[in-house]
Amino acid sequence: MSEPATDTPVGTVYRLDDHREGRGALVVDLAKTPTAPTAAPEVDESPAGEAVDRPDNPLADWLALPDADVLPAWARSRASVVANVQAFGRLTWWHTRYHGLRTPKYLVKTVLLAARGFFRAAAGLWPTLSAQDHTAAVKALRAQVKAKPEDVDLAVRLQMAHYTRTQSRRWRFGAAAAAVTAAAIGIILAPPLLQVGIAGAVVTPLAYLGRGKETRLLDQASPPLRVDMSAQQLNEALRAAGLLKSGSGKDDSELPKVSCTMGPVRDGRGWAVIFDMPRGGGKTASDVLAKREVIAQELGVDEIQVIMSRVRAAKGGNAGRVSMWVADDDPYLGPLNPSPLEKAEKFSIWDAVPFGQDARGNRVAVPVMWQSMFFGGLPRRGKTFSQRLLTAAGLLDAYVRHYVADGKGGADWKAMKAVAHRLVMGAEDDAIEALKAMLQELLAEMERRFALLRDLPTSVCPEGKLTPEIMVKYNLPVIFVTIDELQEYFTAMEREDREQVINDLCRVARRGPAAGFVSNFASQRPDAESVPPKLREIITIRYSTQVVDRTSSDMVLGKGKAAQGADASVLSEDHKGVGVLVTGPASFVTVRADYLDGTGFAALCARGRALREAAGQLTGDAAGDVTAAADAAGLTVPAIVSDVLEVMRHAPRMFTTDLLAGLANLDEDTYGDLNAERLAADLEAAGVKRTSKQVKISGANGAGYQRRDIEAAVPAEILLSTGR
Ligand SMILES: Nc1ncnc2c1ncn2[C@@H]1O[C@H](COP(=O)(O)OP(=O)(O)OP(=O)(O)O)[C@@H](O)[C@H]1O
Repeated sequence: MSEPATDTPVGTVYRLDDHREGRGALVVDLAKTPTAPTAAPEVDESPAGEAVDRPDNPLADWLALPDADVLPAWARSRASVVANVQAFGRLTWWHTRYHGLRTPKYLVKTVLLAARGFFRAAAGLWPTLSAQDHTAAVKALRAQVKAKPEDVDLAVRLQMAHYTRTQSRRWRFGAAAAAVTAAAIGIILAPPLLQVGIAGAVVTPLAYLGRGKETRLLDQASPPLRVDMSAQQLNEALRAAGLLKSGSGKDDSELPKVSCTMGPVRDGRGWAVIFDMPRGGGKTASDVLAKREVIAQELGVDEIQVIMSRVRAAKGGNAGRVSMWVADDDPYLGPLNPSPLEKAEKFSIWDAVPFGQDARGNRVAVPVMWQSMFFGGLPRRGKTFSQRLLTAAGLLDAYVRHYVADGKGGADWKAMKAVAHRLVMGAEDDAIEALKAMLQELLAEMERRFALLRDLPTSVCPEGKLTPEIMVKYNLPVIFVTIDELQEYFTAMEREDREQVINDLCRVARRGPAAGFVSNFASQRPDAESVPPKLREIITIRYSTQVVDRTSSDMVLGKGKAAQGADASVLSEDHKGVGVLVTGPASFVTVRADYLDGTGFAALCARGRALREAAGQLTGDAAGDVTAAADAAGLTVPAIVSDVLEVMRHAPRMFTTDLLAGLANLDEDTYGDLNAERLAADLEAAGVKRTSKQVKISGANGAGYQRRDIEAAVPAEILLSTGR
């Protein structure tokens, strides 16, 4: 079921009807693979007279096999049978407790009804007991005697009739009294169990007799949704949401209802149902998806628990068919999912990258080749962690060349220095220059590649695109461009620079894929400045962690997405690493991303460096980075030296004040209170010899450091290995 207004990601087997098949991985299939050519229609060689479906066969309709599952939805897999039997058990137990608690109330109610029944029975029997059949005769004779008092015969007949009535009454009352007394004695003398039986046998028909038109002996039990879900609840919720017509005063049976083609049945940790909106109501499946919040409220759950999607024609659906799964509780909380990449030795970037899992535990993998990605959301919700998963996959493929820029220049991407061909940290002036230079380098490489691909024969390059073979043969590794905290660059730049950078990013994202460029961008603030719509619209995969409202969600995921149900504002602060993944115009799914922390990521970077060294693919900044080389060689460079080099990555000289600010940004805990004197002392203790204490930058003189002085403190063998 595709998530929320969710439309199932293109090509995804969204497992709303997982009970049919075993659960499997869900690959967000962005590159629509051409469908296999359809086989030529088979010629029916069987004798024409035997074909049951021949049009002239009068029994054709009758003999036609219905195209429906033989087994009911709940019985189609072992897991489903178990889940549904358990659900039935839970429901029975719930009813037992519910009605058990109310038994005293039911008993009192029964006795009261029985009392009313007794009076009704007595009133009904009264004409018989009081021998009213004889009263009429007595009355008639009395009238005649009154008219003819002298008629002795009449007087005698009246006397006789009166006598007969009195006798009759005596007999009838006597018999009734005897029956009641006998029953009472019987009850008193009978063993206790029989007493209960007799009392039941007496009270039950009396209570039945005493019931009124609206009388209900048992309370109406409505179990919570996690115990039971019925089609009636669904209809009521849809009616309340204005998706089904309601008619005041009309009987329930006269109102239009959805027709459930499956369920509700128990499926995993929730209820699954597939239903069709009734024709004539003018409401579509998309209308249902857009009302997720109201439906959830009517069902008494949080909208995060309601996972809906359309069922498209390819899966036997239509414009009114909705697949819905209502989870028992928040499906995106619980233990972390460790990333499978953490244990992987290698990975081919041409394969879909394991990314996370959806509400029902289906694995979600994202193919990144030919794609561009954008991550957005509020701070501290797991945006960078999720974005890093895709870059991390590229670490394990030696034929991926990483270009990385982190506008905050913090610890998140620091480990990439071991691998990245270019690594830009921070958004200070020198870093902005480095970013601009990186983009120029990327654009030049892109044009070089296009020229090269154009010249290749069609037999080698049939689609004008990079292939795994061309990649190796012509040494054209996939280029992975990761930029985090884009907003830092945009806010730090002048308008003209910003326009230029946005245009360059657009070119990389739009034209780059064919040349083997994968863009992976992230920004924090969901406003037009931080997420330029022009760039966002080019991006093919968007992921948003929690944002404050639907407008912000649309800023990241695309205009109108929230109305379709792809709304990251329904997520809460607890949803770390959970986001809405939009993979196409009508495809999205809410995913809980796998967890890969900084240590795990650093280990992958180290593995990536070793892989590249072995494949001769360690290039650019990573090849010349002394601290990364020292790490790889198992040598320790004093932390202060390595961190100062990190901060001075883009600058041959730096004023002490800027250096202190950069160090604090890199590691607030360690360097937050550092001052110029202590910095100088620490560096001196680490072996740094300053050739001068003053530096000149852009014509201004001031206290500062030269990078080459710091590098000189690194062990000689490392400097040698990096070619210095
Ligand atoms: N997939 C995940 N599963 C569980 N927890 C996660 C996941 N991803 C991130 N987290 C938690 O969320 C915290 C914040 O993550 P992250 O640094 O990626 O946030 P962010 O949105 O990038 O924040 P900022 O914009 O401030 O950099 C992490 O420290 C981690 O504890």
